[in-house]
Amino acid sequence: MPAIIEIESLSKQYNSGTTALSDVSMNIAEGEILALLGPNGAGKTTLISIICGLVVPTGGSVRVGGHDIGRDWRAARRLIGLVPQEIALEPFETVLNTVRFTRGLYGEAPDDAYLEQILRSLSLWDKRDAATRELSGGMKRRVLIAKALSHRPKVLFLDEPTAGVDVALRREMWQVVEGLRRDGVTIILTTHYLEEAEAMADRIGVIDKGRLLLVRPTAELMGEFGKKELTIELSTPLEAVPAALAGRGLVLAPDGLSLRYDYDARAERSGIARLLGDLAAAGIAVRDVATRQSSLEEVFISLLQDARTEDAA
Ligand SMILES: Nc1ncnc2c1ncn2[C@@H]1O[C@H](COP(=O)(O)OP(=O)(O)OP(=O)(O)O)[C@@H](O)[C@H]1O
Repeated sequence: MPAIIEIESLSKQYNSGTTALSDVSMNIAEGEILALLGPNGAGKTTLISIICGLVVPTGGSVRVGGHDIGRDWRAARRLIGLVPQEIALEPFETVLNTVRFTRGLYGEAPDDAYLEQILRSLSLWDKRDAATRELSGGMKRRVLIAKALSHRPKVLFLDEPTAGVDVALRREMWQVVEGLRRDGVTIILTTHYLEEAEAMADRIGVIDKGRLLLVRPTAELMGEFGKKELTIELSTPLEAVPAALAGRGLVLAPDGLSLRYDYDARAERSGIARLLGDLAAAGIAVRDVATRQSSLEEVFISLLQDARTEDAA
């Protein structure tokens, strides 16, 4: 797939002196869904804002569909739709008029057939004559998406599409994104949630303190960080891991009272049932078991450590 967005050595230092981005480079392929993951203040919104022409970079370049966002911003901007974090809608205007108005702002000729298609695909057609203030939070977010799609952009930016929404709405948003993917829209979304990035994205980019730590296919990244840890508490302490269980990757705690077993949470078979069976067969009594999955915090810490090690090398 050809790259629809090309980012080269992008930097941004705000007048306050804050370096929000430093030397970010990456390509985004047409039709791809990319999630930008990072803690508060990492630089995600700054990156999106630069690509959308809302913030001027202090260094580097961005091309959208081959158009430089500095020299040729009008052509670049036409290819982009942006769904902002904050919901800001004209409360007394109807859904259809709101979307019509946005299309007009882009200088596009009226095309109600296309707007009907968008509103239907976002399950908003039945609400087309409702004032936006009468809509639920989830519907309002979908109106923002309809507005962003009104001029047929090739690339859609979703800035924290599920910030502050409940679990049901979050899943609804995931389905909307899946529908847009089927229509071939390239999507770049920002999120704080590893789970959300995993559910929607083909690739995940991790940003921290303005630096792009990595961009990797989601399945690959989750395979590496989706590890789970099983702790098996024993009734009586062991001197060593029994020979019958050697080679299974079990680690005995220094006090001999628990065994740790790391496994891949995504694998079809975790091997836990067999392991517990083998422990019983070896005459080892188990008092309790507990599992935990690596959290986003740990993923970041481990990525940061890797990045620092590379810097030092
Ligand atoms: N207009 C601005 N002027 C000065 N500093 C800014 C401005 N906008 C953002 N920053 C700073 O730049 C850094 C990156 O902010 P940015 O909003 O891009 O992060 P983010 O990853 O989107 O964070 P969040 O997840 O909280 O939305 C932060 O330190 C922020 O305080």
